[in-house]
Amino acid sequence: MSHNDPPPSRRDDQDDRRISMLPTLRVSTKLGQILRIGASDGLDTSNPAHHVVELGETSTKPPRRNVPFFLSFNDLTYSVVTRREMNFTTSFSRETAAEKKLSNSKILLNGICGEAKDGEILAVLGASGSGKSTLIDALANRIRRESLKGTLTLNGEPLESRLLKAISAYVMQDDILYPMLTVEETLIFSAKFRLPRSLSGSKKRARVEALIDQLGLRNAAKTVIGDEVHRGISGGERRRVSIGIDIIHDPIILFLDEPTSGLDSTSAFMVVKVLQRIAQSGSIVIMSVHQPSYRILGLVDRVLFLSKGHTVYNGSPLNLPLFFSDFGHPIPENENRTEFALDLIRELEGSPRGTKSLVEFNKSWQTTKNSRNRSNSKRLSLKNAIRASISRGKLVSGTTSGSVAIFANPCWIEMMVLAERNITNSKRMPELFVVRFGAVIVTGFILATVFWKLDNTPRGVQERLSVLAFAMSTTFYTCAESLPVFLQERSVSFNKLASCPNSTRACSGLNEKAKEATTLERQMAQEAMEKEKKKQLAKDMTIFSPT
Ligand SMILES: Nc1ncnc2c1ncn2[C@@H]1O[C@H](COP(=O)(O)OP(=O)(O)OP(=O)(O)O)[C@@H](O)[C@H]1O
Repeated sequence: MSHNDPPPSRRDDQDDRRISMLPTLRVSTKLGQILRIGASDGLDTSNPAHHVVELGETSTKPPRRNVPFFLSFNDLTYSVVTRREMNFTTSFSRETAAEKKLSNSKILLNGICGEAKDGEILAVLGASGSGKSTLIDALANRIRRESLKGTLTLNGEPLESRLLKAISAYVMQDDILYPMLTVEETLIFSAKFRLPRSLSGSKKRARVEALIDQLGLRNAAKTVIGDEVHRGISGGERRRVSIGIDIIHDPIILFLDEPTSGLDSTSAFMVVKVLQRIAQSGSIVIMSVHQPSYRILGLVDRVLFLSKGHTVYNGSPLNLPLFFSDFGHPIPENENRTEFALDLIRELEGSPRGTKSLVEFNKSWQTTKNSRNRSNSKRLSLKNAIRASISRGKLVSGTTSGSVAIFANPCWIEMMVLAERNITNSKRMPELFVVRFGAVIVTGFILATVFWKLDNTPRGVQERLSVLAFAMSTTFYTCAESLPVFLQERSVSFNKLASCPNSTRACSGLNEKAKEATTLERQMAQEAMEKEKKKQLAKDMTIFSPT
């Protein structure tokens, strides 16, 4: 802690005490032991990094190891073409297509550089609209690569999108959870769905138990998730369950978009504490965060401040006082560093020159600092680093022979797991089940009366076709509601399999499909939104149309 940090408040003390009161977490079964992957490669598995670190104050930090992963991104630039309003002048202007495209494009990320190591948390900070989510999406390969310029390397080697998908996980801001399932059941269903069936049930269970400990959810393991009507786990625990679902396969890189949003300071702190633990188990954690408290800042190893798509600071949070004092705006004593930085950035954004001076200063400051700190440490090649990581229990997979299936599980197993999850949830909400069942019976009854006693004339045949079309469309729209969940699960399940450092043909097929699934998911969401808009418009027209 630097002299610029305010002393911890009484509330912070209480928070710390609460955290120290959490049950002592036992060291979980090592996944390397469970899976025994990599042992055959002759890799050293004697000191696996995958273990649980206690949350309490008494916990000791795990010993620092060699750093096998080093993610670096350089000069990331991303722009989108925005639609211009059509009017008389724009329609008849003599601009060429290229000029029009240029004038319509909006730069969301402008030459962003940064790095992240395993065992560390990189936090992307900035005001609303500064480009945090866009950067996380760009790093996580969630935006089209063609429109993204710059380089993304892992251990100095270009990170192909298919490999990135295989070794990473992305935790979205919103929690989509089944309210009537317990925390343990939620994670078990996730394990059944996302881990290959070659892993036995007991190994999947062991993974879930390890995860519950790692997430600090032991006390809430048997509690239902809950919703507005049913009391369940707290908001912070919910967020940790969401994280758990996405890291069931223990990814090497974890991306999170605002994991602390909407949480009180204690819950937010505990979520980040869990992320620190995940990082210490050998992952790179990259998250966006609005305005972290100084205690959260203490858990973060690197920060990247953005302003309107530009980098205004990139480095250790400990260097913030030096950076701002070199810039001519020293951080006053007892002031929160991030708050000061964000306020100054906001102030500069409002000035006529904007943040240009700060952006330029950061570039020169980084150059001087990097030339001073440049280390010549030797890194493992990407292939060996991934192998070593798997041997320590990362990327949970049943793959031992190096061959990769397209999905973790065949479609019918996925359907069965999803159906079982749905039935378990519905059984605990009988009222919802009865209402849905009643709706189906009523629809069926109406259909039956409309198409009652059809004869064998051409008209009867036509009406039979109508019944079929009507029934099909009703079934489709009823099921379409569940499609986003299914697609989300399925697209993530693509990522779980490819613990293959070798770029095999199977691997490439797998990841192409994963890409398609993400695109499809987006398209579906867009289509659903458009449909909703059209419906609303039609409704409005009905209301306002003269009768
Ligand atoms: N497809 C798009 N077309 C046009 N503008 C976009 C598009 N996507 C994002 N933007 C704009 O880019 C800017 C950055 O958006 P982004 O969501 O990354 O910000 P953010 O820092 O994550 O904000 P918040 O903290 O509010 O989530 C915003 O001004 C947003 O309106």
